[in-house]
Amino acid sequence: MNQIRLKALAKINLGLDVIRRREDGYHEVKMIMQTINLYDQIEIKKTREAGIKVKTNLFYLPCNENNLVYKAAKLLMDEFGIRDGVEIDLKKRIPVAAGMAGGSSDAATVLFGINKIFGLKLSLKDLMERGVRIGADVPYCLMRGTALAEGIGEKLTALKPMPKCHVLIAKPGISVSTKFVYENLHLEDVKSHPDIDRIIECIESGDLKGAAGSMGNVLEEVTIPAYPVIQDIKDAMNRNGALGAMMSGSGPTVFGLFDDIKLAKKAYAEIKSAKLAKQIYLTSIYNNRR
Ligand SMILES: C[C@](O)(CO)[C@H](O)COP(=O)(O)OP(=O)(O)OC[C@H]1O[C@@H](n2ccc(N)nc2=O)[C@H](O)[C@@H]1O
Ligand SMILES: Nc1ncnc2c1ncn2[C@@H]1O[C@H](COP(=O)(O)OP(=O)(O)OP(=O)(O)O)[C@@H](O)[C@H]1O
Repeated sequence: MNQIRLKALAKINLGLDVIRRREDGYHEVKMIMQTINLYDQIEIKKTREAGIKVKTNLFYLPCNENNLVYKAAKLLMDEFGIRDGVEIDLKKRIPVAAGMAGGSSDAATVLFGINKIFGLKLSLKDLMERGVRIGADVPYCLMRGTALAEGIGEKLTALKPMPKCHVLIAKPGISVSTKFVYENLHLEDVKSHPDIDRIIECIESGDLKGAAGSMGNVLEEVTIPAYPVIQDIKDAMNRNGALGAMMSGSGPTVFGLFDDIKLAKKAYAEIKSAKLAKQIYLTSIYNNRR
């Protein structure tokens, strides 16, 4: 096999709780992860010439070792002493620095693709163990579907698939650094923690309304005061009949879950005409595992 084309899918967090800060600055979390049908397209080609070349449609993304696709390719190519080179073409659609694991999913996809085209025969578990060195969300992006994530996000338990629904994604025209948000989280001041076990119960019993109504994300307490437009977008979704609307990850993207496509389209139109978001997508839940 000389080349491969793959989709790198985005995630949302249906619940995100932070349990404690660790000595190394990372945080222990308890989150419900969900893959959605919004993706970057990645093409990987083997080349005779050694080295890793990265091309992307977004001029402001790095094409050197600072791109997570480069890091992922290098990690496996160094370990296995691969002498050929690769060309990676990355077409981004997932909003960047948005809380949707765009970079992590790209890295996961490249680990998966390099393993395939060079016949390295690594298992998904092997890839996950390597992936966490690139980012806490990478192991989950390898797994996909509905999952409970603990530890720093790498301890994964597969859950029953989240019931299907429409997912409205709206990212305001600001970028938020994940590091900034975790650093500014003061756990002692957190007003309310989401009930992650309750969300799991609802998902396991196929109760979409219950799951959507129980969603919560402690990181909102850092990101929303810094960027109040996030609350404006949540309000617009809720006014238009969302079963639940919440910030994904460290933000600033907001997603809303809808069982009625007409209401989702109405929310879309209102957010667009009020110019609350720079990127808006109407998409759906994705439940296939790798
Ligand atoms: C916010 C989430 O996206 C929710 O899924 C993740 O927790 C973040 O995952 P990620 O972006 O893959 O995280 P990394 O790239 O490993 O780390 C970025 C920064 O976030 C902070 N970080 C990340 C994960 C975690 N469990 N605790 C942390 O404190 C660290 O300061 C780190 O410097
Ligand atoms: N392939 C990539 N795609 C997007 N960003 C990348 C990539 N490689 C490196 N980066 C850098 O990483 C930063 C954050 O990227 P990303 O889009 O993954 O954040 P995120 O959506 O907040 O991720 P998470 O939900 O995991 O916190 C960007 O500012 C960008 O410069």
